[in-house]
Amino acid sequence: MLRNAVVLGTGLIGTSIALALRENGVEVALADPDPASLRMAHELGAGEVLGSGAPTPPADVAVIAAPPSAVPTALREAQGRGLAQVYTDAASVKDSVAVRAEQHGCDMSTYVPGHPMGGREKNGPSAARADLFLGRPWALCPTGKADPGAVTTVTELVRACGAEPHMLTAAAHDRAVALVSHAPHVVSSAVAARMLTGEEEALALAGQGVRDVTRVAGGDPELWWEILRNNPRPVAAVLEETATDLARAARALNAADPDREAVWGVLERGARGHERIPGKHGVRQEPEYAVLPVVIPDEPNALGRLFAAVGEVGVNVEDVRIDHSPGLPVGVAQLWVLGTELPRLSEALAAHGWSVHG
Ligand SMILES: NC(=O)C1=CN([C@@H]2O[C@H](COP(=O)(O)OP(=O)(O)OC[C@H]3O[C@@H](n4cnc5c(N)ncnc54)[C@H](O)[C@@H]3O)[C@@H](O)[C@H]2O)C=CC1
Ligand SMILES: O=C(O)C(=O)Cc1ccc(O)cc1
Repeated sequence: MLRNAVVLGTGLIGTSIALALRENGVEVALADPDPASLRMAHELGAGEVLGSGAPTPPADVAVIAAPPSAVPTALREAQGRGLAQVYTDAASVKDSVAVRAEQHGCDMSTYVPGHPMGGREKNGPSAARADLFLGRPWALCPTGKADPGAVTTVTELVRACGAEPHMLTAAAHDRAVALVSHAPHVVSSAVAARMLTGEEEALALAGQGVRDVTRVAGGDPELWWEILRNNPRPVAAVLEETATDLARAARALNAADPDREAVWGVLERGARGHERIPGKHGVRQEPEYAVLPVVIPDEPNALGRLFAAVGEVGVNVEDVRIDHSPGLPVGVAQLWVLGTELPRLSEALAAHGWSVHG
């Protein structure tokens, strides 16, 4: 059983790991070169600031959740300070990070490269969630030099975050994520980039489909450039094959008599490819959230009154979005709550006079 951990890098991933570990009773110490990120992670309950208490013996495990290029130096420094007995990282690319770690003189016997396959298109600790990795795969790519005990400890860390460990080599990992994460990100960005050319009235018709296809394009371009430049060939191979499909479909549609087979082939293979993606048949154990829209009058402290009413009911609001058209006397607050809690909250708010729509 893990007793304590150090998390270096308190952005989206580091803070989410820390929150998940804390929920499992693991003591967590946090560090980040950005004081604002560190303070927010601490205030969110992700752990104590590293070095703020009495000196402690090495933790069971340290997780480096920094951008890929920062991992080798951060690992060498952490090992030099003896922060933990075992080390892992969360970088989205594995081969180049592990190779550079070895070149930097890191101790490869205590280091098990890792990559949680849960994330969001927002970065920083404010987007962190304790359940980000629930039921998700988490790649572990131990090099031949890793101690078996280190692999066991990092496997425990993955399970403590509610994720499923998948063992594979760093090279196999990089090819796999080129297909299921890195190339899809670029394709999503390319589709989203088209929106820059659309008129306002075209964008006003956007439905859920285009939102689904472009969601990940909202990710941090700086981080994604780092990811892509560290996995260039495997990503390029997938992008070239995708581009061939797109070019074939465009050519066929441009023909005087559009070629059904050429277009249909992409659609039909797409439908079969979609079926092969695991998790869409209920494998994911992520809690089911439901959205409760509540109409809020445009007047001082309307939101304050709404949240006070929600607080009295005792339902935890997981997320909130406020849609408000300037000039309209009302707006809509969308409250994300556990699906099982929705009827109770809806009834109680309606009884308090709120206009609920769920
Ligand atoms: N964003 C996502 O959805 C996912 C990201 N990852 C990987 O996780 C890592 C972290 O990404 P995010 O949390 O999304 O980024 P983020 O931008 O939210 O957080 C990164 C944090 O690392 C800190 N940092 C920079 N240099 C550092 C150093 N030398 N030592 C310690 N901390 C340092 C930054 O100040 C920042 O707070 C990256 O390697 C990324 O590839 C993995 C899975 C999903
Ligand atoms: O937003 C999502 O759904 C993701 O899948 C995010 C993600 C981004 C980067 C990774 O290395 C892994 C996962």
